[in-house]
Amino acid sequence: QTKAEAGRIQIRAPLAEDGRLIWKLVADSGNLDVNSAYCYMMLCEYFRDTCLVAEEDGAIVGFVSAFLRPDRRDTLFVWQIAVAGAHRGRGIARTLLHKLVNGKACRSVRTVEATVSPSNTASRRLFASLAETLACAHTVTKGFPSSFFPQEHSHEEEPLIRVGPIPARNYWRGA
Ligand SMILES: CC(=O)NCC[C@H](N)C(=O)O
Repeated sequence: QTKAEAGRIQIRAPLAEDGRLIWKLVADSGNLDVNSAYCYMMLCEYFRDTCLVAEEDGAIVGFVSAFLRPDRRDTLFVWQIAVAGAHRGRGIARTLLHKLVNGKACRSVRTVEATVSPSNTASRRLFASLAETLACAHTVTKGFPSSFFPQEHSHEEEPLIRVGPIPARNYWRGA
């Protein structure tokens, strides 16, 4: 990734009015479950501290949604990571994920979880790389099997990926 390329991408917290553009980004991505535009507005409004958008020249080219598990505040569940097709391979997903995990909202986080289908190889690699960067384990367990999804709309299995426990030296170091 050249400096110029890196320079053009801006990362920011999302706003409710970004919801419809995020909805379009996910719909166009082709490898994620498209939630309602309303769902993306809700994420941008009520889960803003653990969501980020990546912009280039004013256009949204990437998005990550996540939340701190209500039952385990030391665990961040990453719901979706989406990058526009034309912008893949520039490290945008990695930048979004690392900025999120290193952000103030995640200072209590010791484990990062996500479900990623086997065909989403880029996302599988992304979480393996996060485990390497954070010098911690990376496990894959059952998650949501295909049988949990409606027969009318078959869906790949969604194995649960767990990165952690994050060693103390790699905890949040922000201001
Ligand atoms: C990390 C990630 O993008 N997971 C996707 C889960 C699921 N298939 C969805 O698209 O929400």
